[in-house]
Amino acid sequence: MLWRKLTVQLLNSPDLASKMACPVREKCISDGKNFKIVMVRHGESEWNKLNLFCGWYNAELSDRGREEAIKAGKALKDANYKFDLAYTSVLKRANDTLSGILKQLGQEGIPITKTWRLNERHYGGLTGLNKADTVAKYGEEQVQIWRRSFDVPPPAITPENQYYETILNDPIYNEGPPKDQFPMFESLKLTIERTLPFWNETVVPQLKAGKCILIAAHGNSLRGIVKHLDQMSNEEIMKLNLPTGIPFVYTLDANMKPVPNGSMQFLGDPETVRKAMEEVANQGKKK
Ligand SMILES: O=C(O)[C@@H](COP(=O)(O)O)OP(=O)(O)O
Repeated sequence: MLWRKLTVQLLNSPDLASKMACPVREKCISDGKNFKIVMVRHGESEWNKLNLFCGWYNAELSDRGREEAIKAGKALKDANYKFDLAYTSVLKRANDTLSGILKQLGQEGIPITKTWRLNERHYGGLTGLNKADTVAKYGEEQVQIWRRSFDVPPPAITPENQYYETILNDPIYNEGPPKDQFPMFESLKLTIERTLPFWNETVVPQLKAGKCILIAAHGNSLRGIVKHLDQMSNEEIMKLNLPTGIPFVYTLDANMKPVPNGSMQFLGDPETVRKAMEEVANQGKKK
């Protein structure tokens, strides 16, 4: 479908970017036929700033990340969004982005559900490594496969990794996943396998009940949801890099499929969105 192609071609085409990234100036309300949902990748984290593979490590937002959250909140306020509830991962960078946005909106009191199912994909043995150094060691092609392929996982994290114990014993994982199912690595496919049940069993019923929902999550957990919604192929999803801190809106029909032009409408100016996507793609290139 054309709109699906537009999504994956966006990076290389400022014209397409301007079509897709037009600001949405309407309230997030269900008209009984269509349903809107807003999603946002967290603002820049300290580890994004240092260009480190982060995954399930609980990195803080950087100053720029906090500013991105404020800007996202202002954009949603300008567009008159009033949320009923929000979902986020158990990771601080997504939680703090959500808080920053809701503060700007004056909507801090809405119910917030945190779940590990919206976490970033587990980057396994790459956790803590510098992305550009990893390119220098293994080559751009291999790093691109680890970062963007659908079903090739990174190597497993082992006790030798300095973040192994910190992640495994982090109290944020007390509520799940169970220790015997705790991931040691995740491909995008594996990430989707634990994110989609949450989408289908928790998010979709609330959407259908007419709730206005905000999800603050991560580059790859959101890529999984986008792949599902836009029915993107395993090849198409490889080209999608989500920018930090720029909210995007989906307008879905009764079957939870995007209506025409209802796919990934960014609340940001097209050139900023294009540059921010390019910046993420470039993290996997040589220094
Ligand atoms: O884990 C990480 O390093 C980044 C994504 O990295 P890439 O897949 O873009 O390399 O996750 P996020 O910052 O969204 O939590």
